[in-house]
Amino acid sequence: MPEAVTTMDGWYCLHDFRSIDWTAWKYASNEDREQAIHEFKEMVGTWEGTEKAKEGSHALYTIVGQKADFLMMILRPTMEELNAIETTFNKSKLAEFTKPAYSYVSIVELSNYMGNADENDPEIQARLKPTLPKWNHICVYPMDKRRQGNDNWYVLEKEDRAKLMYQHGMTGRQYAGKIRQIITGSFGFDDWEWAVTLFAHDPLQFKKLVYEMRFDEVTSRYGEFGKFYVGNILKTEAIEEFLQV
Ligand code: VOV
Repeated sequence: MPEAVTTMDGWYCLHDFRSIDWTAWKYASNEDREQAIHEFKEMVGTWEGTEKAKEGSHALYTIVGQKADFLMMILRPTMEELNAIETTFNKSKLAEFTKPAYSYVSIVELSNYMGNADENDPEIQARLKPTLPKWNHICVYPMDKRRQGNDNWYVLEKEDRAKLMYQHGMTGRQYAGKIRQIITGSFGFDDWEWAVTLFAHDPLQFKKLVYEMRFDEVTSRYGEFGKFYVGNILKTEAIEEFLQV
């Protein structure tokens, strides 16, 4: 029987996508809008404090296209904290003007195909509990490894999977400095097996990387994908402008 690879798991992750009800927002009183913006900025301020203390991290992006208007990506040591954050948002004034668009629950994961990684290594710890880069663009999508007929990832021997993952890593390495990837595992947590979160300075690099990886066997034979979300960074100081009507 093929052997499962051991994983190292870090911070829990919530991708929380929301759409804004712009009509209701436009009809709201100035007072309500100001309160909503003030509360939201305060909430983001508390996240910034958590990030500074290295007790979590977050990313705030506006989403391009109709799938959502913005994304709050949150990393925290526990599932309870993720839940508390979404509930705080749900109770806030701004939430009265938003609708849930999509969410994804997962955990930062490194798979140990070489079998020699030391989880206590500070470098590994930094990857498991990362401060998310504040790069200009984000791309998020869920994925599975296929389990169909002759293309079943889960019947491959570990050493064969390791070879395919090595090839995958080599393709990815060509994008060093251009793309940062955070892989989060979601077996038992959500509808797909992983979420892929990519950060880039230039969004064209997402297209180039995702296209190039389609030719790696691990993707061409075994990759199955959900919906893609792409967006632009929403800096705290730009929140007001984004919500200006
Ligand atoms: C910058 C790009 C980049 C780089 C350098 C990179 C490297 C690596 C390495 C070295 C490893 C293995 C060890 C680990 O770290 O887990 C992985 C692991 C993984 N990857 Fe990856 N990946 C990238 C990028 C990258 C992308 C764009 C995708 C989506 C696939 C695509 O076709 O759209 C992806 C997927 C994954 C997944 C789902 C896993 C876990 C697989 C498992 O079975 O456990 N990944 N990945």
